[in-house]
Amino acid sequence: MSKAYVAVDIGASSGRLMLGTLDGGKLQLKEMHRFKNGFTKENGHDRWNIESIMNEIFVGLEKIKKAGYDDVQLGIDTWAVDYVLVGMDGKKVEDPISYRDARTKDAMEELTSDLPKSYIYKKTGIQFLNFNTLYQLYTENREELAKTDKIMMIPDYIGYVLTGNAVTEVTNASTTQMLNLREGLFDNNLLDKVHVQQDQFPRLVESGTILGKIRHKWHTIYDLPETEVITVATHDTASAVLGTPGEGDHWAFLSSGTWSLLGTELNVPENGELAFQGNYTNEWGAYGTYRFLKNIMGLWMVQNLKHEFDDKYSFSELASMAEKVSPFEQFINVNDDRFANPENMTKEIQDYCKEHNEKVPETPGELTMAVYSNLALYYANEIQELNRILGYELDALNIVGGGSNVALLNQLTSTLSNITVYAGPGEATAIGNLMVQMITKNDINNIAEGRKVIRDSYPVKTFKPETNKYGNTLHEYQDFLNTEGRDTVQ
Ligand SMILES: Nc1ncnc2c1ncn2[C@@H]1O[C@H](COP(=O)(O)OP(=O)(O)OP(=O)(O)O)[C@@H](O)[C@H]1O
Ligand SMILES: C[C@H](O)[C@H](O)[C@@H](O)C(=O)CO
Ligand SMILES: [Mg+2]
Repeated sequence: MSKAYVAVDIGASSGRLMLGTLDGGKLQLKEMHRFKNGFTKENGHDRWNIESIMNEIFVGLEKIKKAGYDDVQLGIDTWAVDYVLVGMDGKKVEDPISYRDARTKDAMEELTSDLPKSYIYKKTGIQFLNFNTLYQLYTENREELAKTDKIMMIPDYIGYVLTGNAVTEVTNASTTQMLNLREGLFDNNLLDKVHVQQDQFPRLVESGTILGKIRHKWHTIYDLPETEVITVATHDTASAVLGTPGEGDHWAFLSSGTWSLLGTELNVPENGELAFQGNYTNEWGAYGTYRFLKNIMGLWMVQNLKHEFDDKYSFSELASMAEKVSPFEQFINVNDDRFANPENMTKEIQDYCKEHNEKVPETPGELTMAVYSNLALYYANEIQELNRILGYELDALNIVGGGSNVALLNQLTSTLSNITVYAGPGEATAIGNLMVQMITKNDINNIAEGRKVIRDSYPVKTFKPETNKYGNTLHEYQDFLNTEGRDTVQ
């Protein structure tokens, strides 16, 4: 069998093991296993079931072995900011708490009451999200934390369980808002603030580091292929950016999934005053790049609506229903914290509209279109913000991830932003994960060559702005956002 690579890509809503092989300069991708992900209430907090995730990974690897692949490379990427506390016995202390848990509700304001946001931003260049690792650690019990041997980010913990080796990979480490941009290390003042020692994080490594082979003990329990784990760009968005074809000279990306991560790839960080006021982030990318982006609420809102409709409709059916509804029937600030983890998203959206004297969406199509059209407006507003902060015009938007399947959203975004949208690949995250593995094993020379492979393997769908459509809607929305209080740093 040709050399096979496996991307373990675990998002907040679903995980998958994707098999990748190179064949004549083209990437062949095969989904070998997919599973649902999500958090549940356990011991008073919203937690991820990390043991269930580990089991799904082993099940996926057994399927790969059964398919005839007995010697593979493997890379792991997951959502950001969350971590596992590992005790002196080398075992997890508890199931990891989700970033959507209510425990950090006031933590950021408390921590920054005597450590100014401007100081933290200058040091880290990271956006202020109240669930960043810095604020999560701030809420931890100090005595418990003092008894913790290691704090491992989720993908690093998975690699540790598989191989016994622990590292902290920098793309995900940067999302903690504790990594010092200039020093390239965890910032001592920020560590002190949350009573964590430098050595409580495993050593920092760049993506492309060989982590090691899966431990023998797992081969005695599961029928696994011989597997070497490579530490890829372990923050899923970092992998998504690497899996972006990069159409356009000054291209932007929109990693569209549970979150909408809108930004551009820079070679030097941009943590000046405009970026700070705009609450933009400099998450570290692979190969010395920076992901200058903003978190936008994303299709999390549609995921909740789908569940609240008892999963009667698929995502594509909801998109088709939305097609039958006029856009922009109501303005919603999709980045309002109230949508971060509401009891019921349908009610939250309807209450918001009642409170703001906006038309109340009722049907699944109306609710889905309300989310899509306000996401598109928010994207368009932020693309203008990006142009202003960067001082040049972005000329193309590469939309990747599950959301790139939504033609309606792609078209609304193109027209409102007056920018050409290149949609796909939907599995850009897994593809970016595979790219780092293939570069590390010298099957691909560098990411520029990797993006050519992606363009040759996954033709994108192009959406051009429709002229003279929706008139002044974006300006009216921006006025609305101004009255609402934009997502800026106070
Ligand atoms: N065919 C489709 N039609 C409409 N929407 C779709 C379709 N496929 C995916 N989606 C949207 O994409 C979202 C999932 O995107 P994606 O698979 O990138 O997320 P994920 O990787 O599971 O999670 P994360 O964003 O945390 O990585 C779904 O919530 C849904 O809204
Ligand atoms: C919590 C983070 O902002 C989130 O994980 C985001 O970075 C992301 O990667 C979504 O897939
Ligand atoms: Mg994903």
